[in-house]
Amino acid sequence: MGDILFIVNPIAGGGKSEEFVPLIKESMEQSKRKYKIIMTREPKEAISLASYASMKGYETIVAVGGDGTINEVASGILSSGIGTLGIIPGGTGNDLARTLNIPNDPKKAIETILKGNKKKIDVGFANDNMFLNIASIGLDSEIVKNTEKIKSKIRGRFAYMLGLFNTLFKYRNKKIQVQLDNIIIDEEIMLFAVGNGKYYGGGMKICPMAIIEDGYFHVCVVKKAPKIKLLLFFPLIFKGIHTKFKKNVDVYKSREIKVKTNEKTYLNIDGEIFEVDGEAIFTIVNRGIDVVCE
Ligand SMILES: Nc1ncnc2c1ncn2[C@@H]1O[C@H](COP(=O)(O)OP(=O)(O)OP(=O)(O)O)[C@@H](O)[C@H]1O
Repeated sequence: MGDILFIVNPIAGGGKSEEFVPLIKESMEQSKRKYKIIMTREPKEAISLASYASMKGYETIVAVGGDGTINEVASGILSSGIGTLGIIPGGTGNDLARTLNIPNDPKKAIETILKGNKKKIDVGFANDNMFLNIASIGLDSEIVKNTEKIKSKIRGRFAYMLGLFNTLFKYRNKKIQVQLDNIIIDEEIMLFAVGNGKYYGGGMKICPMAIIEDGYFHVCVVKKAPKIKLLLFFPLIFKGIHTKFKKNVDVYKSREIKVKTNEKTYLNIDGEIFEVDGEAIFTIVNRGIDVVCE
């Protein structure tokens, strides 16, 4: 059995991940497996740490954090081409772990790592940026972008509420042209989500039909609608039943996706915001990375 490296993001989940360190040490000492724990010191460091570790021969590299940390560790593993991704959910949202049924309880998540059952999952790319969970354009990415700005002035949950209502009030629908494998969409949209995983935003089941190893993106398009209707609609997304409202929501599956917009817009990739000027291209690598799962 190979060595395990735990990469801990001490700020993920508001410090939750760091609190798991004593438990990880205790469980690993009992297991007699060889391991090491490293804390990240800055954003993106997990990429180089994971890449170095996989070249050094660590069999499993565990992201202890949220979806951002998982994305970085997976990028590092993919850049060197060897190694298995492990996950101990320690972030705020933990949405990829939810899709993969990885236990939220850290003790159980460590047991899962030690059992070592592996599964290959798909890897998505949006304009060359890797993602394992969801990429999206529209209302949600603008909420994330605006909340980032607000968070620099106001702390806590109030910042998120302010970000949500402020954006919803100002938001203008986006005109986009989308080319899927066998259909073209030309539409004013509220939201366009490309799912490898099912959930984002801390449990919103935006792409309920997504299967993380099927080689397809599952797309959810929320079409232009009155804002009051969207507010009523919002709770349905947590259950994934918004897709039943065919008048407002369309779903598709596709291996490749090209999105054109007439204006500069934001792309949300596993919770991180990028600017898109004109075009976003989404491609998928079927079963491109090994992950330790239940
Ligand atoms: N030592 C560090 N100091 C500051 N930021 C860090 C550090 N290490 C990693 N980061 C950054 O922290 C960000 C947030 O991490 P992550 O997404 O894992 O947690 P989260 O936002 O609490 O969880 P989730 O995405 O599941 O809601 C990432 O963008 C990552 O680059």
